[in-house]
Amino acid sequence: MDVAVQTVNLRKSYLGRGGRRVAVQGLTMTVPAGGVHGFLGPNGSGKTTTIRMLLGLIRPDSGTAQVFGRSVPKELPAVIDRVGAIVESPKFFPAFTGRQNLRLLADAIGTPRHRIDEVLETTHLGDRGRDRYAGYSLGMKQRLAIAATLLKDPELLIFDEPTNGLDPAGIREVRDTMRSLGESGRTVLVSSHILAEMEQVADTVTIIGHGRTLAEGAVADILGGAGAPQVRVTVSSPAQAEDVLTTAGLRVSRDDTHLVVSGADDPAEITRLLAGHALYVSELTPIRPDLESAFLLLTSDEGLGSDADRQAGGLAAGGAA
Ligand SMILES: Nc1ncnc2c1ncn2[C@@H]1O[C@H](COP(=O)(O)OP(=O)(O)OP(=O)(O)O)[C@@H](O)[C@H]1O
Repeated sequence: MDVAVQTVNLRKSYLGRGGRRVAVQGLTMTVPAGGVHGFLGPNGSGKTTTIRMLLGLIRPDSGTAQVFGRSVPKELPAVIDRVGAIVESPKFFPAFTGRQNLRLLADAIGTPRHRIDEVLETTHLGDRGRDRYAGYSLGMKQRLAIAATLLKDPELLIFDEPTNGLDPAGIREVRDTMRSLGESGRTVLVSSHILAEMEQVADTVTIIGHGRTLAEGAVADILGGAGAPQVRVTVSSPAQAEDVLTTAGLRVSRDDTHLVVSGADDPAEITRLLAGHALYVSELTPIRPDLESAFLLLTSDEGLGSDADRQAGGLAAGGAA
């Protein structure tokens, strides 16, 4: 496997009023080259700090980080042209069109102007490039920021919470853009605290909590480890059905209207068992494990972000941040 980004035991602390505070403690992460890699964790878990270390903006206390096999920050100049990043909201001129803003940037970094049309197309802004930036929706503004990072045609894109503050339509636009960038063979490393969002876009993920790696790998494998499959069952006599299924060795929880059954390899087994006792199922729905349940399982013994961040909201399961 080709590796785009690798960190081993990365650690970073900040000196604050209350003394030294560890933001990232022993973070080990492997980002395969090609595709979208979600970097997931609640607010305050150390995502931005890690990304800033990868980009040479701050120095780690200890541990190592490599981008395309080169040590960061020491050898970053050798690979920085292959990397594009959005860490904070980039500044554009509101009175200029999207295209004019990109032209300024292209000239500043010596990129040929034909790239402007290409990056506008890639970010689906082709027909809006001649509109003023001030009139763009938040999603379009974020896509213009992505377009700007693409000007120099980087192989690795690093986006820190690119959908923060966007409405659902904006989130979808940015997500689709990341997906197509990943499919084009680039590596997209994207941080998020919104699990549902990453589930739809990421090929692989690293999940962190409290500055530490909790899980890493293909999304499908992480979901596969998120506990036994469950099935929601609606049946005429839930109490009786619960007895039958529990006696058969299945784990059952019950609320007013339905049962949640774990441990059945084949959902048809549930129908068969109940029908054998003249109990007829009106609904049988597999409950798909999602990244949120995987995360909750991983963090059940852990705090999430910092205490203050936890009070402020922590991890979101879905929707706009
Ligand atoms: N410059 C700084 N000085 C002091 N503490 C900091 C600094 N930057 C971050 N921290 C602290 O380090 C911890 C990790 O913060 P970081 O911003 O890396 O997390 P994050 O996962 O990106 O969170 P968010 O999703 O809220 O951006 C937090 O407790 C934060 O308050």
